[in-house]
Parts: sequence; C-alpha cells; structure tokens
Amino acid sequence: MLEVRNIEKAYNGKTVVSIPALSVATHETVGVVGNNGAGKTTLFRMILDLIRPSDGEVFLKGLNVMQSGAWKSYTGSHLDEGFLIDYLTPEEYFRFIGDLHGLSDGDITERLAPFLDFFNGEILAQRKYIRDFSKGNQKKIGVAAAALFNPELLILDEPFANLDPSSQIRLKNLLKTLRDQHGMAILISSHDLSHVTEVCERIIILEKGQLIQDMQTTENTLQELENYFTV
Ligand SMILES: Nc1ncnc2c1ncn2[C@@H]1O[C@H](COP(=O)(O)OP(=O)(O)OP(=O)(O)O)[C@@H](O)[C@H]1O
Repeated sequence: MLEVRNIEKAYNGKTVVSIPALSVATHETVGVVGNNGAGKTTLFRMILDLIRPSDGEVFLKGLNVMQSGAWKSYTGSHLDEGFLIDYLTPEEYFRFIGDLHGLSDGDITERLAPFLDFFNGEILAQRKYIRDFSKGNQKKIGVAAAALFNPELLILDEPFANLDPSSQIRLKNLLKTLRDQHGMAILISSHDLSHVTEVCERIIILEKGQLIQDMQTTENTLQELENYFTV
C-alpha cells in the first residue's frame, strides 16, 4: 500500500526526517510514536505530498505521490484543522467531501451514523461554521470526513489530541471498527501509547527523525513503550 524509500527532509541544513525504508501493507494498522519534534507530522506531510522531501520518494500502490494523484481517491487524511474549510458548516463540508467521492446524501447519512455517539450531539444541526467549533469538535469533523468515503488508507495525525476521555474511547472503538469491518489500512501518530497500541497491530518509534524501532504489537508493547519513554 505505502512504501517510503530513502526519504529525507532538512530545514536550514538540519535533517528532521531520515528514513531509509518503511512499508505499510494493505489492511495494516500502524502507529507512529515519538516525542515532540521527532518528525511524525513531517513524515505524514511528505506521504501526502504536502511538502516535498529533500531526498527520496513515497509510493502509494506503487505510484510516486509526487507524480500521480491516483492515491487521493483511496486515501483519507486529517492532519490538522487546516484540512477543513472554515466557512462551511459540518454538513456542507461532509457534502463537499462526499461529492468528491461520488457519495449521495443517503450514503453520507449512512456513513456518519457510526460517528453520532462520537459527535455527542455537538456537530450536526448546529447552524455553525466549522471555524466556530472548538478544537476538539473540529478534530471530530476532520476525522469523520477523512473516513467518510471508506478509504483504503486512513492517515491521522494525533487523532486523540484535544478530545475529552469519552470521545477518545469512542474514537478508539471507531478506528477498531474501520480496521476490522472495512479492512482499512490505518497510519496514525499519537502521544497516547495506550490508545495507539490498542488500535494498531504495529508500532514505529521515531526519534529525531530516525526510525528507531518497528515492532508488532503484543501484550507487552505498551509496557515496552512506557519503559522506552521513561527518562
Ligand atoms: N517548516 C519548518 N521549518 C523549519 N523546521 C521545521 C518545519 N516544520 C517542521 N520543522 C522541524 O522539524 C522537526 C520535526 O517536526 P514535526 O512537527 O514533524 O515533529 P512531530 O513529531 O510531529 O512533533 P509533535 O509531536 O510535537 O507534533 C522539528 O524540529 C520541527 O521544528
């Protein structure tokens, strides 16, 4: 599904990401963890062709993301609120995303149904523009929009951040459903070691832009990560 080859990103002569190789298989769920500034967002931005690598390439289904836009039809993503369209209501935004992917109004309603608990009655029918929602609720809108068209690959940057505990648990269960029922490949970064190990079958640790560890999740992984990050 995803292949990163010899990717490097440098700012002002300082390398912030340097990953010789990274692959994510179809249906695979991968969590990326690492301290502040480790390079998680920069990696995701290069995968989504939002910034150009200083060196190396990213391939989605064998096509270079810089040369082909084919990946956009099967990749859903939400990195930050910059992905949203501020002057739309959530309904208008979901309609916009739905139109891009050929979804009818009925499809959209159906696809949003599993998200209603997560929305907690605060997203739909609010007669409010996205810009007027709280950060947490903007995140909910972005995550739902990214998953709306059942993409084969879902990329989320810190999806649990800014969410209250109930919403975090609901999101964790939603992601598990997307993984188990739709076989979605998921790539998420998170500072929440517990949530990310529950959702992802594989965990990658980034440190100062380097891929330090790449492990299959087992019952011991959470403890191993906690040990790793205990300084
Ligand atoms: N546009 C930029 N110009 C200069 N440096 C940048 C730029 N974008 C990112 N960086 C630097 O690259 C490094 C990696 O940042 P990045 O945001 O990818 O880390 P992160 O792992 O997502 O961190 P966090 O957990 O804090 O969100 C940091 O040192 C950051 O300051």
